[in-house]
Amino acid sequence: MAKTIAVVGAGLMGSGIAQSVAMAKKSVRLYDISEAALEKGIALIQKSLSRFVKAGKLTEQDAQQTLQRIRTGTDLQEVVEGADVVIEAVPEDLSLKKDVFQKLDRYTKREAILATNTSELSVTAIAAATTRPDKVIGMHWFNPAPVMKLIEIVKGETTSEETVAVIQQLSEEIGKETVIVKDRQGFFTTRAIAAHMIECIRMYEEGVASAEDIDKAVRLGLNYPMGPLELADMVGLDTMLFVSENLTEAYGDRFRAPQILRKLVEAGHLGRKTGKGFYTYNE
Ligand SMILES: CCCCCCC[C@H](O)CC(=O)SCCNC(=O)CCNC(=O)[C@H](O)C(C)(C)COP(=O)([O-])OP(=O)([O-])OC[C@H]1O[C@@H](n2cnc3c(N)ncnc32)[C@H](O)[C@@H]1OP(=O)([O-])[O-]
Ligand SMILES: NC(=O)c1ccc[n+]([C@@H]2O[C@H](COP(=O)([O-])OP(=O)(O)OC[C@H]3O[C@@H](n4cnc5c(N)ncnc54)[C@H](O)[C@@H]3O)[C@@H](O)[C@H]2O)c1
Repeated sequence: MAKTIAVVGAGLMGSGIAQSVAMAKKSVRLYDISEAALEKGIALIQKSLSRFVKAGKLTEQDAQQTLQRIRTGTDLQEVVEGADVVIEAVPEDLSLKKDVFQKLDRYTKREAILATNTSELSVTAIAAATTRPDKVIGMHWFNPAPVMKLIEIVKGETTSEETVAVIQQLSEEIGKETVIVKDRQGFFTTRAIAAHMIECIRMYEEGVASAEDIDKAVRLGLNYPMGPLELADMVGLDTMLFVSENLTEAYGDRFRAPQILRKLVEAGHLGRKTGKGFYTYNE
């Protein structure tokens, strides 16, 4: 059984993953490259925990204990060395992920499992950067991680059945459902949602309807919980662009990023996390 979990990257997803694991009463070590990034991550966790408390799903004491189970640090080796499972959630860039996995391979015990939260990159290529490709796996979470019910488990070409079983059990202990998919660019869920979101952004760019009406149409007419533009702002437009570029390389033009997405990213408007994307936020 995986007891101690390390999470590498304390951004939108890493913070939510650390919180979800700590809510399941496991010890969590959380790494990021700076104290400032860690502080941001902890602030996101506090905000989310207080939503659970407000909704009566968690007591104030549970929330405090959850926070206490998360230890942060900026020394990667120190953070990951005792971990049974490491979950990586750094930006969606294959060379960065390979570099991080090479370090994780050096710093963790031999039996530790190394999981990536990549949205669509090759788990097999990330595994090949290590000396334990059988212990590398995709553990794809959904945003917001503490609320969404699914984990998409991605079995790389070299991932062992034992590794799949450990991650399946860990996901269950955290209270998530799982699906197991092949390691193909975009897996199942990212390829499916990207097709929808990119086409909706394209229609926004063509002026087919306003942002508000596109989101309203999808929420009320198609019964999705969120419209595609508000969801893109929640996911992060930088992540959207990385994903779109990688899917385009794999599958061609149907995933090509609309100009408006590229321009917003170039302007530093990355969605909710910067206060502006398709919409403006004052949070
Ligand atoms: C081109 C490339 C595209 C792909 C990009 C990459 C994709 C990526 O890899 C995968 C993804 O994530 S894909 C994206 C996948 N994600 C999606 O598709 C998300 C789609 N959206 C949704 O599912 C819903 O809108 C939400 C669940 C976000 C909010 O629910 P809502 O009904 O609209 O709003 P509500 O009434 O406010 O909240 C409801 C309840 O949830 C609670 N709560 C919320 N946030 C919380 C938090 N952070 N903490 C704690 N709690 C939180 C809240 O307290 C409330 O509890 P109550 O007890 O019922 O009062
Ligand atoms: N945003 C989403 O909705 C979503 C959902 C599922 C999966 N993902 C995937 O999760 C991963 C992270 O996405 P995010 O949205 O949390 O991004 P983010 O930009 O919010 O967070 C990334 C974090 O990684 C840190 N970081 C940068 N370089 C690092 C390094 N070398 N070592 C450790 N940390 C480093 C940054 O400081 C930042 O805190 C990506 O692979 C993304 O595709 C994102």
